[in-house]
Amino acid sequence: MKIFSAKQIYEADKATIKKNNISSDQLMEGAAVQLFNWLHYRIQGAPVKIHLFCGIGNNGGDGIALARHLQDHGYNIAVYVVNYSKKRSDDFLVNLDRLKDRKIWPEFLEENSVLPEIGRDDIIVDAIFGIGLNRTPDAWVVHLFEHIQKSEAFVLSVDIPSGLFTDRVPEDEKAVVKANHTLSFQVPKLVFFLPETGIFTEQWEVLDISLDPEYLTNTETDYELIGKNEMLPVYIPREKFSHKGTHGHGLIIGGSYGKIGAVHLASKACLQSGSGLVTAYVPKCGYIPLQTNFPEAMVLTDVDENHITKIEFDIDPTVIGVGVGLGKDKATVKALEEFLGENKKPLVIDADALNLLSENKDLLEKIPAQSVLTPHPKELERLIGKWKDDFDKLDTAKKFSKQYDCILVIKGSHTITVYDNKGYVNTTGNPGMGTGGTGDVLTGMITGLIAQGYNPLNAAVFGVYLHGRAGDIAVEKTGYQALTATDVVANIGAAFIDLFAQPENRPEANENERPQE
Ligand SMILES: NC(=O)C1=CN([C@@H]2O[C@H](COP(=O)(O)OP(=O)(O)OC[C@H]3O[C@@H](n4cnc5c(N)ncnc54)[C@H](O)[C@@H]3O)[C@@H](O)[C@H]2O)[C@@H](O)CC1
Ligand SMILES: [K+]
Repeated sequence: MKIFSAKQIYEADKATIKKNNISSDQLMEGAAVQLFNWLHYRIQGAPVKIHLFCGIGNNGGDGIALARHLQDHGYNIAVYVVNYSKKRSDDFLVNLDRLKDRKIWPEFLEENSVLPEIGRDDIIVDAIFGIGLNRTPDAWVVHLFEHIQKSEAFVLSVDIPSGLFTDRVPEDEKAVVKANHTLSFQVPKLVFFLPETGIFTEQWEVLDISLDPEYLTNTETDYELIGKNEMLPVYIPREKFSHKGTHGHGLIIGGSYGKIGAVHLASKACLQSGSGLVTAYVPKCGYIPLQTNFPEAMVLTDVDENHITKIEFDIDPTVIGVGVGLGKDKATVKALEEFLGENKKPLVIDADALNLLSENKDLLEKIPAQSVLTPHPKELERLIGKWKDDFDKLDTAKKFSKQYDCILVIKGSHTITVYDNKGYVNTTGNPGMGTGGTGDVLTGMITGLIAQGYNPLNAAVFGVYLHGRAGDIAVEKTGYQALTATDVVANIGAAFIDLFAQPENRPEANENERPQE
């Protein structure tokens, strides 16, 4: 699913209005009907009090139009206009009149207004600011946000939590409404997925408001949300007459005394992701554990017992995953430096190998084009330098990726893979995966995918998706606390199978119908 910028969403609105020959008011009405259906389906006419806080722009217009539908269906509502500006939008005014026609008089909130009482079992609809926010809200509006927060009532934000910008991080956390649920029109917003801005909504959902499909299809976006639908076309089916020789050979280089497990996890993940063969290149101390516990792997050893000191092999791998469990021994760093300076094979680079690149940027010029780098936040900082905020991080990462022609996998709650000016935002994975070894598994999986013929970008994006999905399937049995990297490896197969599973029959499938009169 594409992630559009605010500018593009406004363009999509315009394109829809023009093409369907409708008014902007009709578009707003369609959006309000979707909002109503969503709420009505869930609360089913219950007499719960619904407080609608509406701004004076189109986000407020959505809230006012929703209030009318709620009133028509007998809901217990209170409507407030948050009067933060004199510049009311036309569609807001049209809807305000329609409300007044029904004899509903909203309460106008100004700087010194007494704020309404809100019970903790009430529902709040936050339609104060939408994507049109262009500066931090005034202090009294922020005070209202805090009042909403203190009530502990359920907060449903329309389109975006009010106070959240679409393209920068808010200066003050208090100047943003914290939503329990956000109903985003047509498309998700990038801010839902970044650590500094994703915290303002617990859940988000897209409401289809029938924006022009042609505009949505033909417009390129800087970011894409990656789920099953995006990954199915990437999947390469197995051919009947293929064999281990055609599925590639992944080589995993890594390990040091006490960290052989990292290589075990990565090479097993490489094989389970579909590589025809896997070889592990480890110090001598890794030989027996690997051969004993992982018979499918071939093992090559360094001359040294405990560390890698020279990277030399006489096999011809398709791709090399390097760095897991490597350590920082001087001899290892030197061996790695020599290896990276000479190697021509496609690379997946992780952990200590990334740190070496950070300290020795010349080597970055030497790695093959489209090498995949998989840093966690600290490793990323060492690699690309400090960033001001999440948006700056993405911009800096894009520049870095361009400068060195490499694919950057920025690991996090929503891992974002960056390449060629574009970001691919992952949707799978869970907090149980924040445990030792899951990063090694990811390195192995991406290596395994490249081995069997995925191009490095597809391998990175697909690998991240499958890795998270394997973790999601595993956590259903283990729970968050007990999940281990081994469980993730064990469920890679299930993650592949899940790609082709039919979606469950959810009753919500009908939720987008028009309201019953
Ligand atoms: N245009 C359309 O056809 C549709 C728009 N929709 C809604 O329209 C919203 C965007 O509406 P708007 O562009 O009117 O903008 P908003 O409703 O987000 O903001 C209202 C206006 O307030 C002003 N403003 C911004 N920051 C301010 C601040 N800190 N203090 C005081 N005033 C400030 C701006 O001039 C802005 O236009 C979307 O988020 C969505 O909810 C939906 O109705 C779907 C259709
Ligand atoms: K809002």
